[in-house]
Amino acid sequence: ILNILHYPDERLHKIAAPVRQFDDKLQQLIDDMAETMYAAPGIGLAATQVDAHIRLVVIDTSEEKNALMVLINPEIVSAEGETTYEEGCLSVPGIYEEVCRAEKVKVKALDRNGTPFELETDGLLAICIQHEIDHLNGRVFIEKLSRLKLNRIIQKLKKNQHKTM
Ligand SMILES: O=C(O)C[C@@H](Cc1ccccc1)[C@H](O)SCc1ccccc1
Ligand SMILES: [Zn+2]
Repeated sequence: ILNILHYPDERLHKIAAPVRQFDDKLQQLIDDMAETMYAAPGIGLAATQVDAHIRLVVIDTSEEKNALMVLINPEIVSAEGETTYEEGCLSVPGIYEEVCRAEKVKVKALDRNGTPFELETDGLLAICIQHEIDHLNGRVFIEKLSRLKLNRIIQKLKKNQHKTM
């Protein structure tokens, strides 16, 4: 199980670098991230959140938790529509806020063997993919909110810091 960085940790703002080497180290990180995500529990996890600044995301929105998706160097090639969802984030425990995102996305990525694939989706999976790619670009969902809301959240997080979340 890997340690998940908690906001406001400056490392959450680092921009992740493209993956170039498909070696055993990468495979181990993918397995460790999947284990960490399932244990959280969560439906997505970006490498940035475990202080590994490479463009790698794991996602599993299945009910049975047996459909792990690995997206390496993911790119949104097209997006359409608008949808809002009350999002949470494993790096911002206990905070849930309405966020507006594209409803449908077409994503290009490499799988864990480096094979390119394309995915067109909507619903929770589309929201999760956008949320995770934001992490790779150093963006945390609460920073999309107004300054007033963000400041209130930071105060709340500071108060909760002593409590084991
Ligand atoms: O921090 C993360 O990236 C994990 C996020 C992924 C996510 C956030 C908002 C909407 C969709 C996905 C979540 O904390 S995983 C927890 C969760 C579980 C079910 C539905 C929404 C969030
Ligand atoms: Zn998150």
